[in-house]
Amino acid sequence: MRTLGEQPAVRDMDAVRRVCAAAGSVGAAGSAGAVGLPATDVPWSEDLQGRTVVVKCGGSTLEDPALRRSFAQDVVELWQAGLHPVVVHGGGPQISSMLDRLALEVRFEAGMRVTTPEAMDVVRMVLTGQVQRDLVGAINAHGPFAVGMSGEDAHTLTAVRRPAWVDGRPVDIGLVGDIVDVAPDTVRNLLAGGRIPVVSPVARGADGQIYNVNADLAASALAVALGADRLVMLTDVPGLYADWPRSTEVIPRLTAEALETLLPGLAGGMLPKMEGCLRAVRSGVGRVHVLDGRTPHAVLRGVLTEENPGTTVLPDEVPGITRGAAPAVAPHEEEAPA
Ligand SMILES: Nc1ncnc2c1ncn2[C@@H]1O[C@H](COP(=O)(O)OP(=O)(O)O)[C@@H](O)[C@H]1O
Ligand SMILES: CC(=O)N[C@@H](CCC(=O)OP(=O)(O)O)C(=O)O
Repeated sequence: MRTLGEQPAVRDMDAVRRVCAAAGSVGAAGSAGAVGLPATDVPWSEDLQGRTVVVKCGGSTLEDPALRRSFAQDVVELWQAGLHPVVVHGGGPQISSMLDRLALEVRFEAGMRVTTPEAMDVVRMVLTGQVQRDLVGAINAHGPFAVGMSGEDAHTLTAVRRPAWVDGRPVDIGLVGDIVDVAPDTVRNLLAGGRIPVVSPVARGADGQIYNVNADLAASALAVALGADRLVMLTDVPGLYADWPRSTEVIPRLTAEALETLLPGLAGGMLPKMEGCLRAVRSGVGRVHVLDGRTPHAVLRGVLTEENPGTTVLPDEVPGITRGAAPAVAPHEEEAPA
């Protein structure tokens, strides 16, 4: 068993086997995720040893206590298998419900919350004081692993005010920021100390303001700055629908160039999410998995099996993938969007 203070790259074969079994037990069809497969036969388990994986979990997943527990367990399993998980959490539904209770307006433009100064107080309170605390508690039910922090801490995330782009025009959405600088040392130090950082998507501005940052974009910027191997985006749908809301076909795999073509046609929360995916693979992250957070143990299946559920976004230059190719695997039918 890996213990706190050990070098994170230390390989723990028992932990790797447990991860294989857990991934297999939730229905992994890929060869690597099969139950009982000796870890020595699992090439990816070695490839990912010591690698950084940024996992973004949306507020919709974290609202459900059972899914929150399953997510927390997956993150600890990744850690025990020798990976370096970094968690960035959302909290959109939780913020909206608190705004409702306070009779403050809930409004989004192009997937971004219109954030007045009063709403910003609520965003900060709910993200760092409620959602982050609950998640840290769920992870620490397994041991003293998680340390919560805000993007404001130690200048980790610095943002500038950004508008939303609606029909090609900028629309002022208040105290919403786009990240322009990441200082990853605090996160790196926590990883080096054997901890699991849990980061809230709140950023400071060089102008002295505090900004509300979309959690997908925060995760993407952090993944790039950390030189992460993988970025995982957990959401409340099975993946990127090819023609939402008309169709329920999920695109299993696409390149950055193909995604860039699709991006202007996307709407709602999927727009910043896929913008974050594109930025990540264009800036050195090896691949991004967009996964259904409603599926128990989605993270283990996505990262540690070759099953590739959901949508995988790859850089343009990947051996075996044609540059700008249409989805490399035929889309598959999923249940209708809610
Ligand atoms: N092309 C698309 N494919 C899938 N979902 C889409 C698409 N376009 C818009 N959406 C919407 O985006 C939502 C996911 O984004 P969001 O609500 O921000 O999730 P999360 O809180 O998990 O980050 C889906 O529930 C769906 O309603
Ligand atoms: C600017 C902006 O929209 N910020 C988001 C931050 C939380 C978030 O992104 O949460 P999910 O991942 O659960 O959607 C918000 O206020 O809802």
